[in-house]
Amino acid sequence: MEHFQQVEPFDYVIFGATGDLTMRKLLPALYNRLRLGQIPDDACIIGAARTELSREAYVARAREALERFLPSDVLSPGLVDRFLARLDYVTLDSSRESTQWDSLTSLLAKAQPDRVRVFYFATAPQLYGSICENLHRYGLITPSSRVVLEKPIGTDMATATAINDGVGQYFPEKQIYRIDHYLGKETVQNVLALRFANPLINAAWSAEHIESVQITAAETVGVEGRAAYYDTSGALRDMIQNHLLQVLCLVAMEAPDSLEADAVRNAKLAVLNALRPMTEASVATETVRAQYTAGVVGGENVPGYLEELGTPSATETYAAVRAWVDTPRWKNVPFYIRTAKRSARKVSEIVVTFRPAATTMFGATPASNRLVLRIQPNEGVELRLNVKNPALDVFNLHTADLDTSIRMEGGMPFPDSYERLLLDAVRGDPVLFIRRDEVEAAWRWAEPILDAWKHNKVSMQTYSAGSYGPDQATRLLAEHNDTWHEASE
Ligand SMILES: NC(=O)C1=CN([C@@H]2O[C@H](COP(=O)(O)OP(=O)(O)OC[C@H]3O[C@@H](n4cnc5c(N)ncnc54)[C@H](OP(=O)(O)O)[C@@H]3O)[C@@H](O)[C@H]2O)C=CC1
Ligand SMILES: O=C1O[C@H](COP(=O)(O)O)[C@@H](O)[C@H](O)[C@H]1O
Repeated sequence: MEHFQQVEPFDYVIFGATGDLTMRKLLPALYNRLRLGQIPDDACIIGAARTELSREAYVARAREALERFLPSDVLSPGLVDRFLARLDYVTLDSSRESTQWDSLTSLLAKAQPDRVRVFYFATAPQLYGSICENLHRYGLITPSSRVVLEKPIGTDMATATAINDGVGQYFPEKQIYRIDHYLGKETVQNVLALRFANPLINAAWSAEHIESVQITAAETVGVEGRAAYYDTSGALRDMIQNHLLQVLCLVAMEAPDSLEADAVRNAKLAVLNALRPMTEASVATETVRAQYTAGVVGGENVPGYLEELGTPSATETYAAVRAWVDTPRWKNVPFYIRTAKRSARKVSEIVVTFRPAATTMFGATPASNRLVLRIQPNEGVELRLNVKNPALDVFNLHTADLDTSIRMEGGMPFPDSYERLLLDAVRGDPVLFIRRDEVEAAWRWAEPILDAWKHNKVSMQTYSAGSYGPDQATRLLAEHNDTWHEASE
């Protein structure tokens, strides 16, 4: 497949190599790219974590992870062995100075000094600074090194600044890749194609024609095994401050001059900087937070968040915000953003509602055109149009949907977003990664919401697991005579 070109040989060092993310996402993603011919045979993947393991024991864990997290039709024994042959493991407390670093140093010393080296931090973000300090101390940072930082980059502006400063002391910004896996999703990138390669859509992409925008990321799962992390985070920090604001940026930004990383990031930053600042008063009218109670999801009874946790908690599992982008293009257009755990359906989508036709010729006002960009599942684009109702002699309108699936060649499922991003770091292409100023601008906007919530300026609502969310979220749109688009509509 010519679009999956092989990357140059590399060493990928994954800190946090025994963790959930590495096993569930990173190793399967790298395997898939080897399977597609993108990973050269002399590439090395080195796992690092504190757990004492021999190389063989780590390889056995990795094999188990591939078998568990990949569909059997992509696993062939020959390819799995070829992938596992690329793996190595070092036992290392990466936050401390010790002779344990010698093993990593000697594995890396086997390669040419100018070979691409990627350090992937799949550990708690509090460790990022000390890992960098040690990489520097042991002379492991080369000019062709990159560091990939997992989210969350902090829990507020102060902690984000501390993390960015800690890493920035040892790596220049151009070597830092802050990952946001939503940007690795094909259909999120498609926002750019749809907007800027289709004059028909581009011409209508402003307040003159658009009434509102909705961005939803809803999940049927609860907090799974991640309650310890999630309860310190909540829906706003976990999904909105990063993934959904990034999606909003792509929807709202002005056309970048090119697809070069800084052109795209500057255009996104301009949107983040144009978000109307939240105040204590506006948080009260523009946001909703809620926790799920027991309910039924996919036919199964599931407990409520507090029961799952076993302790009281003021952490939201649902958040909805009405945001405003104060630029001429988006004057008075509400952007509704929402995310939920234990929702009725798993769906991520962007819904653009256009202003209705200003005509009286059909009697009633025609329905608004609506463009739905389905990010997942069932990736595609749907456009609601008004057409004549053929069943009637009189000229009545009804709506019809143009619905296009976006598929890979041969109907293959889309690659997991980590696949593309992991190799973009090897290629040295940061366009789908977040720049420091974007992270900070996103925190600047999100922090007043978190503060007001912390001080109970907005009461915590509840919603039953398996529902679409709390009534207050419905009211947020009803104030503007709007309704949430539910995927089944
Ligand atoms: N899991 C997920 O789906 C997602 C995770 N993330 C982020 O990725 C990061 C990792 O998450 P996750 O895998 O779930 O977490 P886990 O707790 O499952 O894994 C943490 C990993 O870090 C290692 N570790 C901890 N301390 C040290 C240390 N001092 N030196 C070296 N290794 C260490 C642990 O191994 P050991 O104990 O052997 O040292 C383990 O391999 C977090 O920042 C998380 O927020 C982001 C998006 C999704
Ligand atoms: O980053 C995160 O994303 C997932 C949802 O990702 P998706 O690709 O399945 O939409 C979410 O479950 C998790 O809580 C969050 O940390």
